[in-house]
Amino acid sequence: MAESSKEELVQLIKRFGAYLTVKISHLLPISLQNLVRTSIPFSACINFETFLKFLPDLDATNVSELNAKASKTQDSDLPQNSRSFGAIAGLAVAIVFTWRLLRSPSQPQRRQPKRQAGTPSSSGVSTPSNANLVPPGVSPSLEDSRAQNVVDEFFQPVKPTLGQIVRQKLSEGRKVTCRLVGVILEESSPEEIQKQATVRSSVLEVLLEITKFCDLYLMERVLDDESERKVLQALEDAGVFTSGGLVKDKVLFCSTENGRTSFVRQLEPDWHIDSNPEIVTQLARFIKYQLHISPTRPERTAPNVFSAPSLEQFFGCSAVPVRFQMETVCPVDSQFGDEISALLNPPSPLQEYFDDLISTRQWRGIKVKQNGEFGKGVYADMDFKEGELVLKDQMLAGAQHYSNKIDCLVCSFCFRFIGSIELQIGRRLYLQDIGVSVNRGSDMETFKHISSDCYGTDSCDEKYNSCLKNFDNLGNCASSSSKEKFSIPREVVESLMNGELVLPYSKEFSLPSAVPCPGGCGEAYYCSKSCAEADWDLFHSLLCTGERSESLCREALIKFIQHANETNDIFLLAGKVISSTILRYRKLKATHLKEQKMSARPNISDCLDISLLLEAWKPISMGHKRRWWDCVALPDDVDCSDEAAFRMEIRELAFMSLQLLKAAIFDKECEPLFSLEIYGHIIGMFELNNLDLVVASPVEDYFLYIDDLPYPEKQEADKITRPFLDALGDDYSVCCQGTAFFPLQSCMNHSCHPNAKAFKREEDRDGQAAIISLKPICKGEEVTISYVDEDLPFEERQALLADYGFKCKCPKCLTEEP
Ligand SMILES: C[S@@+](CC[C@H](N)C(=O)[O-])C[C@H]1O[C@@H](n2cnc3c(N)ncnc32)[C@H](O)[C@@H]1O
Repeated sequence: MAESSKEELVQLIKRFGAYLTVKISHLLPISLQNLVRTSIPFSACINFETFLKFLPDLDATNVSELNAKASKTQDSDLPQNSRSFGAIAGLAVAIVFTWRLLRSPSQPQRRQPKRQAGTPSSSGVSTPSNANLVPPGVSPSLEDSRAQNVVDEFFQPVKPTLGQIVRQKLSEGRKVTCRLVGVILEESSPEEIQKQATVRSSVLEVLLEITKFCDLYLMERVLDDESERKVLQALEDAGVFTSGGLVKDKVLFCSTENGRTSFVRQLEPDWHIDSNPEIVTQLARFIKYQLHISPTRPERTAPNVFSAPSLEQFFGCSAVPVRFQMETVCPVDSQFGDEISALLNPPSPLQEYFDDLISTRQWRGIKVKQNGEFGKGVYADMDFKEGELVLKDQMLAGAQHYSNKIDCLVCSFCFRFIGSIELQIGRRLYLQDIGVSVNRGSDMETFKHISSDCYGTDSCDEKYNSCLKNFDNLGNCASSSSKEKFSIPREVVESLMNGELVLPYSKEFSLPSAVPCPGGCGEAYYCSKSCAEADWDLFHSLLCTGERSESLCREALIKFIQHANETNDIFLLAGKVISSTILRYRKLKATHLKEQKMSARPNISDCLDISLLLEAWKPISMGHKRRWWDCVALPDDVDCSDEAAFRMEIRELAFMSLQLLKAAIFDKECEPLFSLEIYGHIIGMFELNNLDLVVASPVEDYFLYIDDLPYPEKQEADKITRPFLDALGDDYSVCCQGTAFFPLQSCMNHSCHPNAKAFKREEDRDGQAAIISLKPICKGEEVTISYVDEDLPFEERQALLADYGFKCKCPKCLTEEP
């Protein structure tokens, strides 16, 4: 690719960053206010209120009282791994680049909440130094250029013709119906047509392209026969009939607007194009896609309704920037059309799959059944009392948000907190220290003094007592203001991380030791060997950037991860789904080959075996899906006239991510998985089904525990812990946040008056989804949850639910509908 187009591409990615659509959790306003994901919110019993109450008390603490004899600390019994400075240093180094990417001054907000007004719509995404991302033992420059070559190979953009663009934009739809007034004709009402009819010259090119491969019907309400004649004459004069694509019989006339609706419903097109908002709204439930032509930006009424100021602008012929006419065409899509449709068609019978899933998980109490109206639904298979656990669902694929990785260290497979309280606090402070320029004043000197004492002694008790002595001296500065951020000297932070400094009572909150990734990437850590192995087998072996990675090209993989981190980390989850499908396919194939050998049948070849691929893909095929760029809601800061460009941009963004993934983990036998159609549907599936992944932080419990201690233990412990609490700041214990697809929970339909909700109880300390009944549920009743905050006013709820592609008609909505 020429240098200038590369630069253009980079600029393009930078702009994409600003467009990423997100949903914000309404239910965890404190901890999740920066959570920007496309998922149904999760409630959690995280006691923020208690802590908020407790903060002012801390401010008021008279530090001079903190002179009582310190209680004896718990002897350190930290697990070996968290004590290993080497491992911790490696972990810290691995995460340093994360911090840099996130917190460097040039780093803009990567995503914006979907419905947050006034957020900046565009800012440049800085491209970080690749050196930070190159695995150990690899020369950064050489590896980087090799990776660039691999990536460049996939970026030979083909300039598509207008026909290709039109076809792609119409999502390969074959039947199109279109109104004439306000779309094809200059005239804007049937009354005007009585006087004259003129075809808009700018629309002709697109119109003729549509007629080339679509069955096009034009229609209009006319007031008399003369109008009909004028319209046909105008179309003839414009050459619409001479191209051979359109015949006069396909221009339909009616005398009422309802007549047009009937035409459309009878013809059942893939697309209907109209300029009347009422008709568009009426048809939204019946027609797959509609394009509403409106000079002003209309409210989006449904996700299957697009809008543009003109037909030609929708296809990027005039208003859409020239670069979108250079849209890349994904060759896999055209090569594997049949395989892709097979993958996107949910296999039947659905029920058998879900019955098996429920029984293998030894769960009882629910059933997944086809719900006539809304697809699948979850039904109670026993009576539930109020507040009972209805379902505990293990995710099919989930990921911690990239931005959350600096706040907490969790198992990359089950998302439990790992290491120790000290490691969680120390790591956070360490990263904070690297990323934030702290005003190091005299406090720093005092801390230095403390740390040298702490380091200078051998016994833990001695260290602890020595620290206490010095923390006594710190009393005044530690309590001066809760708002002020305190810096803790690096040595103290390191001693927290390497287990040399043990905080009082932390033993009460012991966490599993951090097991590093067996592939040597230094990025993934686990709570146990079994989690490490399970992750390796199911996802990570192909996505690991370490030396033992089984990916095709580690450099391309690093680029894929980097691109996702800079744009939208949902791509990492899509990568996980593709990786797990490939790994499942390989296992199925190996079993198949083994069986063949035993039965002495001829060997199956190395080429794609679609039945095995369908089997491997089955868990994903069950999820309700639509294409990401079609179903994602238009962010508020994107003007309606830019909708077509916006949708094309995110499609391009996904295409770029897919090419990077393809360069990294391509498998010829699973080639259809690398089609943009599949990639778009995977991300669309996340958009429509995912649940917030939330795991409460033990650091919060720890500080609450200290606060609840009786006198004088509380004051003594406070002396040690307070500086850390102050240094951590207001968001001292951020929970693990991410997004995940859950196979059973994702079958639950929405109600604004639900009988269940996703709710993390005190004991739910991993990434599994927990669904609790909100009222008694009888056997046979449908289990519903609310996808949005059900206390919002009717209009706001409906607007949010439009993102999920439906208008809610629950009893509450029917009562509240104006
Ligand atoms: C998380 S899925 C729920 C399971 C889904 N019915 C299925 O077949 O997989 C969300 C999708 O279900 C449909 N849906 C859920 N609740 C609905 C409701 N109250 N009214 C209409 N459609 C609903 C919508 O298509 C929505 O995008």
